[in-house]
Amino acid sequence: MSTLTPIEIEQRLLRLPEWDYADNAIHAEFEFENFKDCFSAMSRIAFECEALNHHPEWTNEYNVLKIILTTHDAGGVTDKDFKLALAIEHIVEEDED
Ligand SMILES: C[C@H](O)[C@H](O)[C@H]1CNC2=NC(N)=NC(=O)C2=N1
Repeated sequence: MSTLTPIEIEQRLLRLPEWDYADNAIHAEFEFENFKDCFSAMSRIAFECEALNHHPEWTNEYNVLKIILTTHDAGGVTDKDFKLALAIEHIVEEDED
């Protein structure tokens, strides 16, 4: 899978306002009510990662989850990263309801 150009990345990011592009990856930070809600979302995201065979670099500090997505095999951002970012958005949005 080939990497996307910065223009293509910025275009795709218009649909993902929580995410931004830096250091050859897309980044997002999500704040939850508490640790439990954050970890619960991480658990559901983990199953999505396995289904897509695409895994983030992520950190959790109490109720905050920071996610970095890039495609190691391609050496940059690809559609795989956006596919997972979209799935993450849906999971996080479910929590907000
Ligand atoms: C061998 C290869 O690294 C793996 O098949 C998959 C696993 N998950 C992955 N996740 C991410 N973010 N990038 C990859 O290139 C990637 N590759």
